[in-house]
Formats: sequence, C-alpha cells, structure tokens
Amino acid sequence: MSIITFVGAGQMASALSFPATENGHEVRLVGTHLDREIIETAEASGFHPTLKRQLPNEGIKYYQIEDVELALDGTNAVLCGVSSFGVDWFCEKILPLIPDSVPLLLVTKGMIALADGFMITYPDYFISKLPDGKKLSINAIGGPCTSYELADKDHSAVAFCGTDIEILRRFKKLFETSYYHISLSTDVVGVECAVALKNAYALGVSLAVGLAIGTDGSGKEHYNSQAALFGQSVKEMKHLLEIINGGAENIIYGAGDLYVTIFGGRTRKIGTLLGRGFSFEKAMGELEGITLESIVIATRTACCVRRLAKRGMLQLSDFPLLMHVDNIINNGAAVDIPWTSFETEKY
Ligand SMILES: NC(=O)C1=CN([C@@H]2O[C@H](COP(=O)(O)OP(=O)(O)OC[C@H]3O[C@@H](n4cnc5c(N)ncnc54)[C@H](OP(=O)(O)O)[C@@H]3O)[C@@H](O)[C@H]2O)C=CC1
Ligand SMILES: O=C(CO)COP(=O)(O)O
Repeated sequence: MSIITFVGAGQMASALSFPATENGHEVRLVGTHLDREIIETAEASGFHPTLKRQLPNEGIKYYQIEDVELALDGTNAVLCGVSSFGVDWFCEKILPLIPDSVPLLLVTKGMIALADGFMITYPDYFISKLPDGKKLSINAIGGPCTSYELADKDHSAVAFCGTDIEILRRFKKLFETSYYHISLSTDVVGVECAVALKNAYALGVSLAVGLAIGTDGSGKEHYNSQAALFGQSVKEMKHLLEIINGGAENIIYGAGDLYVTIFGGRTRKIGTLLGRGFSFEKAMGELEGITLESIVIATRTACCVRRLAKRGMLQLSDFPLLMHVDNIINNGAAVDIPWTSFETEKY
C-alpha cells in the first residue's frame, strides 16, 4: 500500500481517487483554499459537489489546506490537481513542501508561452520554479479522459510522461486498473503540447455545433462541419508538433483528447455559445464559475504561433483555424469559419 497525496480537490484529481483506492492505496485529498466547500461536503457525505459523484467509501482521507503538511507527512507520491489558474499558487506554496524523494504527477493540462515564441510545458515550468538546490521528479498526465467518466469507470486511455521511465512505471502501478489504461512516454514536450493544443482546437470545432444549433437554439447538430473542423485541427496540431520537435505519435493523444473534449468537455460549452452568435463577453458571462482553461491556452498558443511567424519559423497561413479562434476570443471577431483557407492541392 502506498500513500498518495492529492493537492487540489477539483474534478479530475478527485476522479483519480477511484483507480488509486481500488488498487489499495491511501489517498489524502487536500483542498486548495478555493476547495473548502468541496472538502467539507465530501468529508461529511462522500459526495463531490462539482464532480457530482459519490467518492469511494474507503481509502480517502480529507484535508483542508491548513493541514497540507500533515497530508504530506510520510507520503509516497504527490498528485497536483489544480487547473492552469492554480499553477503559480501550487509552485509557490506546495512545491517547496514536497520532499525531494517524492515524485510529483500533474493532471494540469496546458503550457506557458515564452517571450521568444516557444512553449514551455508545465513540468518544465514547475522545474523552473523549484527553490534553489531542490530536485523533484515532475511528471504529467495527458490524453483523453473526462473526470466524470473516469469516476464512472468508463475505459480511458491516457499517457503518463516524464523523463525517468522507472518513475513513470511506479506511477503506472499506482493508478492502472482494468478501465484506466496508461501508456508511458519520455517525450514530455510531445505529449504535453499535444494535449495542450487540443484545448484551443476543441473550441474551434465546437463553433460548428453552435452554428448548426443557430442563434435561437432551434437548429439540429450537424456532423459534416464538425468533422471538417476536426480534420483541420489535427492538421494544424500535427504541424505545430513538428515545429516544437514533439514525436509524431503524440497526435494520438492530441486527437483523442480533441474528440472527448468536443463531445464531453467544458470547452464545448463556450465554443457552442460563440457559434450561436453570443459575443465572447456574453458567452463567458453565461458560463461563469465553470473552469474554462481553453481560453487561456488558445490565447497562449496563438501568441506563440504569431511570434514564431514573426521570426520566420512558420507561416500564419498554415494556422487559419487557430488564428480565427484567437480573433474571436481576443479581437472581438464574429464567427466566420475561413473554409476556403482549409482547401489544399496536392499534385
Ligand atoms: N475535468 C476533466 O475532465 C479533466 C481535467 N483535466 C485537467 O485537470 C486540471 C484540473 O481540472 P479539473 O479538475 O477539471 O478542474 P476543477 O476546476 O474541477 O479543479 C481545479 C482545481 O484547481 C484549483 N484552482 C483554480 N484556480 C486556482 C487558483 N487561482 N489558486 C489555487 N488553486 C486554484 C481549483 O479550485 P476551485 O475549486 O476553485 O476550482 C481546484 O482545486 C486541468 O488542467 C484540466 O485540464 C484533465 C483531464 C480531464
Ligand atoms: O481535458 C479534458 C478531457 O480530456 C476536459 O476538457 P475541458 O477542460 O474542456 O472540460
């Protein structure tokens, strides 16, 4: 039996308590300062209010953030459960508390845009934030897996990535079950960027859902247009993966994650409202309180692409869908899918 301390009691970290406890491990679920109610409710009734599922009856101990050091005492591994919005908080408050011998696994998906146009993965960002002299093994989870379906034990296939394959194998042993399938990869840049990119493109594909439903909401969902945008997304993602030197096989995680996010992710909600003609501000207002990481990641990705184009490392015309998504989010553009710019000639 191992002890795994989860810091951040959001939907995804909490869903991972199912495979971990099923494997006989002790999960110490620590809420951030923003998760106070989640911890109170789950401790009292076992019900997770945002995951909307009953958490496992046995094997979980609940902690408020004041008791994080107690929760880290004697732990064998740490899971970081915050979203992109909590990354700096985690780096500042939690990283210094984790003993060097205890490996860390991030559920957080996304990346940081650097001033030179390059992207830095969250594991590398976390490493750059370690206090002087501190060494930690920082790993991450990528791939298609919605939290509530993991909690319902639907088959999910993900990738754990990090630089040390032995540590990844240890993590796999902690979490793998008959329904949670884990591939391992030391291509951190490839896995992490593939799944970060899907955030931007899932929004792009969901525009087609909203366009078909229409402004009054009476239309019927269409699939041709979604499939066309899905194909264009994969093309742009694949091209970006090449530019950042991520392995081509990572498109499997990116495209899988794109699929599940279009059908079951929160990103679909914002893309659909924008496609129906809501202004960006109105759509965000409608979805207040929902974690919408895709907005931040789409903005960062577009920012990197624009900077790389300025340096002559790519052509903006190769990323028409990403540029359109960015223009909708950040420049007030109306939805007007640039269909003809997706057409190609091969001879
Ligand atoms: N949900 C899903 O299906 C999946 C999610 N992921 C990834 O997992 C990560 C977490 O997502 P998910 O669990 O769904 O999100 P939630 O919104 O449910 O949880 C996010 C966690 O981060 C905390 N947080 C947010 N902002 C801050 C902040 N400023 N400072 C400190 N903590 C903060 C949250 O607090 P609060 O309670 O206020 O939100 C909560 O603990 C994301 O990066 C997401 O992409 C990956 C696969 C699937
Ligand atoms: O990453 C996800 C599924 O793999 C969930 O995406 P959302 O953040 O859009 O809910």
